Amino acid sequence: MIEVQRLAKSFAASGRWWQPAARPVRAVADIGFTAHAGQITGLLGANGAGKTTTVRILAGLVTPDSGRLLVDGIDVVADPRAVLARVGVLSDSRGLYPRLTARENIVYHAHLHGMRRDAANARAELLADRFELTRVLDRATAGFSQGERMKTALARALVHDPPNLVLDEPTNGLDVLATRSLRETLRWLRSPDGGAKCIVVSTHIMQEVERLCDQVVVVAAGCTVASGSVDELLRRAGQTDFEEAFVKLAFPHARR
Ligand SMILES: Nc1ncnc2c1ncn2[C@@H]1O[C@H](COP(=O)(O)OP(=O)(O)OP(=O)(O)O)[C@@H](O)[C@H]1O
Repeated sequence: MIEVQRLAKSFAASGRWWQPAARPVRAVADIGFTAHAGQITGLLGANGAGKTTTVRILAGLVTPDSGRLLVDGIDVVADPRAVLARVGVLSDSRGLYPRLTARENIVYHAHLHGMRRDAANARAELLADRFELTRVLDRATAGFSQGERMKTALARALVHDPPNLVLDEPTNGLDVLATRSLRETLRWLRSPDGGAKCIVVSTHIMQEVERLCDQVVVVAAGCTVASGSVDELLRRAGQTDFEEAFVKLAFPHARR
């Protein structure tokens, strides 16, 4: 379970050296939600809403200015290593080492989590089999397609079998078949057979949320503005179309 309470983060805005210092950028102002095990929670927001910053905080890559983040009851500030052991992260950039093979990328990550070589190799092969990666497991990732890159990054994120999984814009650059295959994989990971994982997905794609998410957290200008199931959000916005509901909830003053 991931609990986020009143999270805030600003960045120093850097301009040209001769210009007066600009005001800091408030990427996240007040984000809060609870994501449960065995559920897929969507962080839905427009460009610049603060999704990636929130995911980077969940991944331990960015320290929040204020607020609390608990993973399975453990505070990320009090025990960041224990939290990282319980979270797998798939970033938007994927972040694979191009000269390493898919196997080496996965096994290297396993070592960072303290896994022994034989256990890491066995896990890499199991995940490669599950994600249909076996054919390319021993190829350098440099020439990989977007789909192969995403699957390798997902296998790497899952190598230590974390109970929580955080994915930033996972379908970016994927074609329709790769997107469907990723959806299937996430549904399996949510199921008891796949470990009933707590999955958080950041996205700006409405159909993805409608098809996949049990719970949606609508984010606008760095704040949580609404949360609930797709049906609850439709009811709350008084709409039958989810895109209309999103615009109404995220931008209540926008002209439609
Ligand atoms: N390192 C940084 N330095 C300065 N500003 C930043 C930094 N990271 C994010 N921001 C700013 O914070 C705001 C939120 O950015 P963020 O990437 O979290 O949004 P997002 O919802 O993921 O957007 P997108 O869907 O376009 O990726 C933006 O205005 C962005 O310019």
